[in-house]
Amino acid sequence: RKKIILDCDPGHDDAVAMLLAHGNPDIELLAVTTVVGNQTLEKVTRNALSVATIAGITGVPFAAGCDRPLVRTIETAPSIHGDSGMDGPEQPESAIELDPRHAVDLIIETVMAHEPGTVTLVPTAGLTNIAMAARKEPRIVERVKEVVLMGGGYHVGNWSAVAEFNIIIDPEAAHIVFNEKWPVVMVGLDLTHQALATDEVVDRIAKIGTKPAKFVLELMEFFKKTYKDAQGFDFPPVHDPCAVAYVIDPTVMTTRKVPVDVELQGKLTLGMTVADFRAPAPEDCHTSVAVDLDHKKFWDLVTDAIVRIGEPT
Ligand SMILES: Nc1ccc([C@@H]2N[C@H](CO)[C@@H](O)[C@H]2O)cc1
Ligand SMILES: [Ca+2]
Repeated sequence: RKKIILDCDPGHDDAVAMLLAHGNPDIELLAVTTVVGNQTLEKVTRNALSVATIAGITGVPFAAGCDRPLVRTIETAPSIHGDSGMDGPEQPESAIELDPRHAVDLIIETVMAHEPGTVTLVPTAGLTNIAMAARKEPRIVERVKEVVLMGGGYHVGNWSAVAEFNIIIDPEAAHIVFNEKWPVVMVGLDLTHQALATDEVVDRIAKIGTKPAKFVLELMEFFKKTYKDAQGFDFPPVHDPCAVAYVIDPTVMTTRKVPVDVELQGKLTLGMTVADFRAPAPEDCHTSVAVDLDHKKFWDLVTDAIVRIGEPT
């Protein structure tokens, strides 16, 4: 099984990423950590525990992390995720206790406790926790198998003309993560805008008929409305589970090895993930970007995971 740490900011699509990681038999979810992003740390952490309750995730440590970016001020996304950060479904009270450790310490301790090259970091939010972990314990950089992150875009932006939300809310953290020497797979908007929750997909989820499936339907209903109002999409792109899907089965998408770096100076380009496709990637290039999604294979993974979760409560 593939061991992962999911660092997230639930978030409608983060919630689906959690369900996919929990429901898929090839994934061992070692820890879930939260970070400020779609909403405040307190809200996204509450949301993560709600999802754990609905999905019946037990025996997995959940820890809260940084409540603001490294340098800049907090910017949340209520226009897409609502005031709670996961508007739409009723939110169950959660009985799950948070791990007392800071997320950065849980990430470090988890990576250092497992064999080198066996733990994959899957950030689906701003990269503040990941950057802090690499600075606090530099040994995790060579020990982590790879960082498979939802964020960025080599030709697409959504929070500015050229920058994606997870990167631009903490560009300094992103710069750190992309410049450490661990392998980074950037599952950016170029890819995730293909992961549309179409009517056909929603119908498939509806047919599952369980409470977790109903929860996902209510998430998608809200996400569809805000994505239409805020970005003019007919169907919402479910970004975050794409990163988990890649860890499960890398053939679910194509990737290209290419140097990527994060813009920190630009007035118009702050937070842009700049991919240099001009020449063949150098041998020691440690970054790659996701290009084409196998839509059917992806949604098969997601619906299969929801089916496997069954009716935990
Ligand atoms: N408009 C918008 C803003 C933020 C997000 C969140 N950030 C990433 C996509 O930009 C995902 O992780 C998602 O949770 C999605 C849409
Ligand atoms: Ca997210």
